[in-house]
Amino acid sequence: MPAPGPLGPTVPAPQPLTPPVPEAASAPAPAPAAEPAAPAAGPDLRRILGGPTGLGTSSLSLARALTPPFPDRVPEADPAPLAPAEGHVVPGLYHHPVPEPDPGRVEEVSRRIKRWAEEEVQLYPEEWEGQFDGFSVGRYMVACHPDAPGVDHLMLAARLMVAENAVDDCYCEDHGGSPVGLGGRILLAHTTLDPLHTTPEYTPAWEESLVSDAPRRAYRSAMDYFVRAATPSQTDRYRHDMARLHMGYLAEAAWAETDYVPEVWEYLAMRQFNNFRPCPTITDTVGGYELPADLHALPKTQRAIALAGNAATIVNDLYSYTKELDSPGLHLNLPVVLAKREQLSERDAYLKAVEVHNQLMHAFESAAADAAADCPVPSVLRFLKGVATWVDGNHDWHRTNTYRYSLPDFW
Ligand SMILES: CC(C)=CCC/C(C)=C(\C)COP(=O)(O)OP(=O)(O)O
Ligand SMILES: [Mg+2]
Repeated sequence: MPAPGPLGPTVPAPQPLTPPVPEAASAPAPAPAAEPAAPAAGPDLRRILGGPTGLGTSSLSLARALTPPFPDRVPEADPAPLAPAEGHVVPGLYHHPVPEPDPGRVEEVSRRIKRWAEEEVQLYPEEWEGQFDGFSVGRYMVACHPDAPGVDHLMLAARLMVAENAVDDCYCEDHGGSPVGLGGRILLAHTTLDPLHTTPEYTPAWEESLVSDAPRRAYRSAMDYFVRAATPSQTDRYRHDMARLHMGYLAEAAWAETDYVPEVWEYLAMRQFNNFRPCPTITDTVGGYELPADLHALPKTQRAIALAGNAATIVNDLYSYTKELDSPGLHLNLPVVLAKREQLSERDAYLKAVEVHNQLMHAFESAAADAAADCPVPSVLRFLKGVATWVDGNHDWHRTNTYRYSLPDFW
């Protein structure tokens, strides 16, 4: 039962990060799940399908280059394998398949995140339950964080992921969102993460606002849990990444209000902020260790993080392309911007977006290898490996989430 707290009745009691589910003895890492064959690629795709070429490019796969000083996999709660998930890889997309996520963990995270959403933050009306289930956040987080010590750690990531999507859907997009007035709404929601420090006269009104809508209840609660598990510098890192994200939402909204179609580089700049970055950068908190702030701040670490976030976010543009074509108005994504700004057919623009993604992935892998070589301390190596694993898990979630995404008919 959540304990009443200083900010209202839904503040959960402090939770020690000890898993409530028993975890069985260590099991060997399963082989990556077989991916259903993608549709055959036409001649236009040969260059993309070729992958990285040239002297030394075989070492660019960070997934293979970094052998971490810790196990890749954690013990399984239930050895029964899940049926391999469905979904096609975008033809020509440079990616790394991931092992099938631990089914025991997926089930437990799915159960607990639904209870949190419904009972602790009253996230959605009954009619949105199917969409919540279809989002498959349990599978997503378990695939992205295989080194989490237990389910409590996975829940830190799962709550934030759900809250981030609730704010995006309800403030910005198709669940009541709008670009009009977004700046004010987002700033006030941001105070759930970065609290207002003000005079006693004005504090109660702010406190009431924190529970006044579902996105704010979700942000506030998810952040409460996170703050209790993270160090102050990890918390500050997360706040900074969320401020970046919110700035990206505002640029996207400003362009939507004036029907401005950005140049391709401008779009890529906006998407570097309206980006998955806050998810991979908590990999150390979810893994139960800390990348020290001064090592996180190193320019080479920062470059690797930015490229990882950008590659992961363009993956979203590719897999959500048909969903976004069907949404009202012009929804910007990389293929749409390329088509408009470079006068390409829809198909050629999509194929070029695949190529941009692949270049970002290769740039990430070489930036991460560079950062690792420059500062080969265990926390840096583990963090970079965690970011790379998150990128791979994110791709796998997009590929397998056929409830949410489908590929265009270009091949
Ligand atoms: C989880 C997180 C930090 C999300 C913030 C931004 C976001 C929702 C994305 C990067 C995903 O992009 P998009 O808004 O296009 O999502 P869908 O295509 O609707 O799944
Ligand atoms: Mg999208």
